[in-house]
Amino acid sequence: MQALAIDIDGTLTRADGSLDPRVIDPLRTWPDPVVVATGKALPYPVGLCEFVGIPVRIIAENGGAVYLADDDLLEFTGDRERAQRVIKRYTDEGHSLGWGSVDFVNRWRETELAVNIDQQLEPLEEIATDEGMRVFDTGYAYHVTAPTVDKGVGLRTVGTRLDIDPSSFAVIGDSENDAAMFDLAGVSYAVANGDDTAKAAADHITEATYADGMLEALEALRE
Ligand SMILES: O=C(O)COP(=O)(O)O
Ligand SMILES: [Mg+2]
Repeated sequence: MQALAIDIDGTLTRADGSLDPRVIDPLRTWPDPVVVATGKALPYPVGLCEFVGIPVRIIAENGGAVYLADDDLLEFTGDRERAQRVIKRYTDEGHSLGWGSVDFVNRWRETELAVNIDQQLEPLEEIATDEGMRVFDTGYAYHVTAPTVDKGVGLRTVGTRLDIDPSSFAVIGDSENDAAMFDLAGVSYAVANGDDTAKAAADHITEATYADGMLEALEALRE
């Protein structure tokens, strides 16, 4: 079998965003390294790995943060200042990040910023482009991210440190922020609930959605 790089939201979860407990044992028993690759801020996937009971191997913030606990690697890239400039212009125009007064989505973010998908995307994209940044729509948030950063860049960093070529990874995900990993992977699966970009970039599209799709992909990888 192969090393895994696996997305969280939309892939390890149910449709309501909660973790599907059926993914826990398969991740714990997977015989090759498992890397959790997410747009979320670093503390979330660290907690996930610890509570699931797998080694803490993480690509977070869409590749802006890479953390391999056993290999003493914690690396940040991206451009937080430029992301902040985008958000300041966006809020100066009267828009909001959309997380309310306590913003735990961005509180521990080091390299980018995320806006609630219930906020206006078009003005955010216009400002981001003008500032030389890009916006990932993950279906869960709009991420203002440096164009030099994506989960594929993160996978290269992880692969170098673990001495596993990215083309030796199997990758499973659901959204446009996973496509750069799909392009590098040996084999890639978009779950059936995935967006058009993910489905176009993936080698395979599962029949099942969300965690059922992830479990289906793992079954196919075991064959
Ligand atoms: O945080 C998000 O917006 C999505 O996170 P994901 O990359 O784990 O799907
Ligand atoms: Mg996702």
